[in-house]
Amino acid sequence: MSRVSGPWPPVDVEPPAAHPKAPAPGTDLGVHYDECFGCGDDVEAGLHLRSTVGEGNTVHSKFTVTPAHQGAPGLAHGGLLACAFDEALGSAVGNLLRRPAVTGKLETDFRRPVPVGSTLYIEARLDGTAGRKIYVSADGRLDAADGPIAVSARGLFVQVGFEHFSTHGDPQALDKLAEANRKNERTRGDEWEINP
Ligand SMILES: CCCCC/C=C\C/C=C\C/C=C\C/C=C\CCCC(=O)SCCNC(=O)CCNC(=O)[C@H](O)C(C)(C)COP(=O)(O)OP(=O)(O)OC[C@H]1O[C@@H](n2cnc3c(N)ncnc32)[C@H](O)[C@@H]1OP(=O)(O)O
Repeated sequence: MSRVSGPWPPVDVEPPAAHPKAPAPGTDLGVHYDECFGCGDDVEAGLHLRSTVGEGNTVHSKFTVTPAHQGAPGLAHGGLLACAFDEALGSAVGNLLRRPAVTGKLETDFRRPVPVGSTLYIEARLDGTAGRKIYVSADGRLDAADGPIAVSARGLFVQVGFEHFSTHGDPQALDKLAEANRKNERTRGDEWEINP
């Protein structure tokens, strides 16, 4: 079976246009939700991904593999690596485009084993948009920003209305998140993020 699964993006796209209020390159993006498995501080065994805006429609994320993330002894579980890429790609979509969106499709290419104790340096980039469809891709390098690529991913995010989260999720938790965002210096005024 070929490693390459067709052209990317798979459809004609518009070039990505960052939102005028997108955070500038160098901005530390912090945690988007304390209970998020990908980045939240309240999830002890979570991935604790940390992300910063890069140049040219990219987000740079770091994720250190701990014993809580093992599949085989001493090695990261592939599903958790996929989770790290979901988070990194979602962060690029949410922060650079500022459009509420969910993952529709996520493809991962595991090229090298990722040992416990190693850090993945993930660069996620916006590849283009087609209506509600947002195409993104990422590479994760081992232990340095210029290390060997261990995992690559590409994904389709689909823009949704805020009712997606209030209808299918936990409206009380959304209210709490809105309150926390109002108190956060960086996200204050970003009512779009969670308030329908
Ligand atoms: C998640 C937080 C975002 C909240 C925003 C707030 C703040 C943002 C700020 C920062 C965010 C920072 C970090 C974010 C971190 C992590 C992100 C994690 C994201 C996730 O982990 S999120 C959970 C997993 N995710 C789901 O839980 C989705 C379940 N699912 C659905 O809810 C529906 O399935 C939906 C909505 C996807 C589509 O449903 P729908 O009815 O609205 O639209 P429809 O089906 O018509 O699709 C429209 C067009 O997309 C094409 N399309 C759809 N799916 C496709 C596929 N798989 N392959 C190829 N094409 C596909 C169709 O073919 C059509 O294309 P066309 O228009 O050309 O016909």
